[in-house]
Amino acid sequence: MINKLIANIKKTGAPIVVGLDPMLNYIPKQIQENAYKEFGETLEGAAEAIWQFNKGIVDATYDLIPAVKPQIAMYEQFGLPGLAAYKRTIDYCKEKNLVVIGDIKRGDIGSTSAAYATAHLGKIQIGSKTYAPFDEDFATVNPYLGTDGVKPFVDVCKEEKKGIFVLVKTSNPSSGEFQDRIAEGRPVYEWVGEKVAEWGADFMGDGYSYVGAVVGATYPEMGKVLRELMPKTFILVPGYGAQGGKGADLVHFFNKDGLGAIVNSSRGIIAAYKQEKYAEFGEANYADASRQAVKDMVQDISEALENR
Ligand SMILES: O=C(O)c1cc(=O)[nH]c(=O)n1[C@@H]1O[C@H](COP(=O)(O)O)[C@@H](O)[C@H]1O
Repeated sequence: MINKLIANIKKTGAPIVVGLDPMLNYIPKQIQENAYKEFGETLEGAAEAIWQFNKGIVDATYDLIPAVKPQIAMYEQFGLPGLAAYKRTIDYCKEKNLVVIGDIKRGDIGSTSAAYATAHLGKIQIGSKTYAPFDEDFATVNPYLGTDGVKPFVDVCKEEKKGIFVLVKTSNPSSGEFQDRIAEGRPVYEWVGEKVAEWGADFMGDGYSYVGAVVGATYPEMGKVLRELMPKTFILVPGYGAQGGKGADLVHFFNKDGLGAIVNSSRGIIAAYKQEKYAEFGEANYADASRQAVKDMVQDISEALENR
């Protein structure tokens, strides 16, 4: 899957991911009303609305982008119908040849991590039948429990030729509380980054490992250090747009080959029509606003990379 991710990035010239993180307050009234007419003001109605909203965005952007990242919490908040919409979104994006990064941020003791890995990246045997329950291409993994919490994901990835992105330095304001602590002379995120490189060292695709890292756009200096520490690790970079990250902050996340990083924007793309800049599109044309926001994001990053 790292090969497909790289191929899709090269094809589109867009090292970006659209974060499919739907919230009801981003969903145009008309889509909500239609869904509630059919399913009532219920969890099913909300799930239908988020699915229709997602489909509009995917249809308007899939030819410009290599990958999407649905964040499972945004679906889970609508219970089982929400999870069904999550799965429907994954399947639809895969039909459109997009790489799907399931943002699930799991990680537990070994046996439990193995079950999470089966659910999201692997297959489950039931009698004589085999099923791939969620079947994302990549998943995000929380490494706080250490190697035995991460290894089951790596094992399933090796079987299925899939990948993970492990949280190394997160984009949020409090991420330094633990991640920046100095342990034996170095910040904890460096120790984690080094481990990520080690976990992925024997599992390589087109010059990059199947085991990637997550490093927030909001910490560009740390991104620079981590880029050097993990030269063959693909970095998923959230924090662009709504959290303040800009193209100029991102240049050090990329290797000299122009690869090695993929930048996520969720609200900045899917709720673009709510921004002043894209207001002219109006609510009904929310997906066209998202398409324009994708083009603007790609241009911002490309210009920053050209000028570095
Ligand atoms: O793993 C992630 O994707 C992630 C890690 C991180 O450090 N920061 C971060 O914002 N994310 C996710 O990236 C997305 C950011 O959303 P926006 O701020 O709307 O672009 C959300 O789905 C977050 O859960």
